[in-house]
Amino acid sequence: MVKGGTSILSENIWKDALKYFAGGVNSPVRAAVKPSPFYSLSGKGAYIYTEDNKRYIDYVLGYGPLILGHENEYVKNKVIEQIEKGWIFGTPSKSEVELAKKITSHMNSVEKIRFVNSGTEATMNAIRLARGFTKREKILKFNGNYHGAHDYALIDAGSAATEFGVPDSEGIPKEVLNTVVICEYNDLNCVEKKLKTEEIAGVIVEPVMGNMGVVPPNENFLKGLRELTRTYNSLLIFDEVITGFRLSLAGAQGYYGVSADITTLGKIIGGGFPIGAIGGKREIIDMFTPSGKVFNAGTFNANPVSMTAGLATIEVLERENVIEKTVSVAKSIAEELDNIPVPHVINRVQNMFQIFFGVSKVTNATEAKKANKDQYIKFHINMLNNGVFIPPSQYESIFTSLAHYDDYVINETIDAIKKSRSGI
Ligand SMILES: Cc1ncc(COP(=O)(O)O)c(C=O)c1O
Ligand SMILES: NCC(=O)CCC(=O)O
Repeated sequence: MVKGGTSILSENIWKDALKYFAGGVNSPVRAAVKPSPFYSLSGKGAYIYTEDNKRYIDYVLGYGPLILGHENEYVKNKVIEQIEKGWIFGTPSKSEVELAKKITSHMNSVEKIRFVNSGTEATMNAIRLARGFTKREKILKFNGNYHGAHDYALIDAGSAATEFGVPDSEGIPKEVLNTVVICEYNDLNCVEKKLKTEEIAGVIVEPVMGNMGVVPPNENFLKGLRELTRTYNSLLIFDEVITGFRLSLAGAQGYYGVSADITTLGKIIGGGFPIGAIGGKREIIDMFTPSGKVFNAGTFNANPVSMTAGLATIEVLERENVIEKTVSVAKSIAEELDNIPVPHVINRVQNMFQIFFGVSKVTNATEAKKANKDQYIKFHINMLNNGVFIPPSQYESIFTSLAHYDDYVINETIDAIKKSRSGI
């Protein structure tokens, strides 16, 4: 097994992939790995192993779900047990009730849930629900917030939408664009003005921005959103697809002490299998079909494998002080990054963080875009060459997992950072 370096076999697969997939991939951020993506073969703990027999310490972690690291034994065994019994029934299964009980026990504002298959579906349905509930049409979102890949979210979106220079996607009807109102993150004045002058069904927000790098909310931002949405009878939607069960067991809401009307979840609650969820107050979630008239359905909704993996993951989070451990790793790594002798700023909230070169503060998407992306990419490549996989894009977050809570992994990472800082 070799640490980092070039990847001949992956390069051959990549040549084939370019023939079959737009840009060679099935989700754009994967094409951002330079000079070309490596092809993963397996994962164990903090490590990814590639088709080329290379090993990387993984700080991408499937873009968030793997808070326990790769192939956690407990989760794996529960999933195998489930698979031996079957994996889709087209009927309810007990696992969905167990996962719902678990999530609602941790998140006060979530009394009822609808399970779907991705964060994208979660926010799409949350928006539909807010419109159905308030009988209003407009949605307020923030510049650089990413809520997945559907029409109502791809306006001034972060993540790959910014990385590839298309924060407004082509193919979205004007009528849809006109229903989305944009403010800069952390700008409560803008939110108040829009809520006052437009009939807004809901304000959707990443409570910590994780899709423009990491951008924390200012001290009063989330509380301010809570108050303003109440005043103007609009719903507050927290998109906790990244932050749910990451910042705390009660998500960003627990961490900041602000509760939402609707919460979207994904990533961690599926333990690495496809999932999304819309949660909220009973009277809001009850508007979904069949008890209400806001339509949602799905062949794979609440599929037992994702339910089982999610439940097992949350059990480990509860039992093993996982969040505390991931935060302690994140602190050590962020401190070492801070020693890089090139002007930069590091934004970190708990176990998610990112470095921005060439700027002294990043409090919103406009400031994030001023960071020196070229320096970030050089750093990313240097890190890969030294055996560490951090996000290939400035506009993603570095994550830590339970498996990184290991002196050997931490020291190896620190060593890689030291070797990677020249030439950026
Ligand atoms: C905050 C947020 N919301 C929604 C999504 C979309 O989730 P998915 O990729 O599962 O559709 C993401 C994905 O990264 C996200 O970070
Ligand atoms: N922050 C954006 C994502 O996590 C998306 C991952 C993907 O589309 O592969």
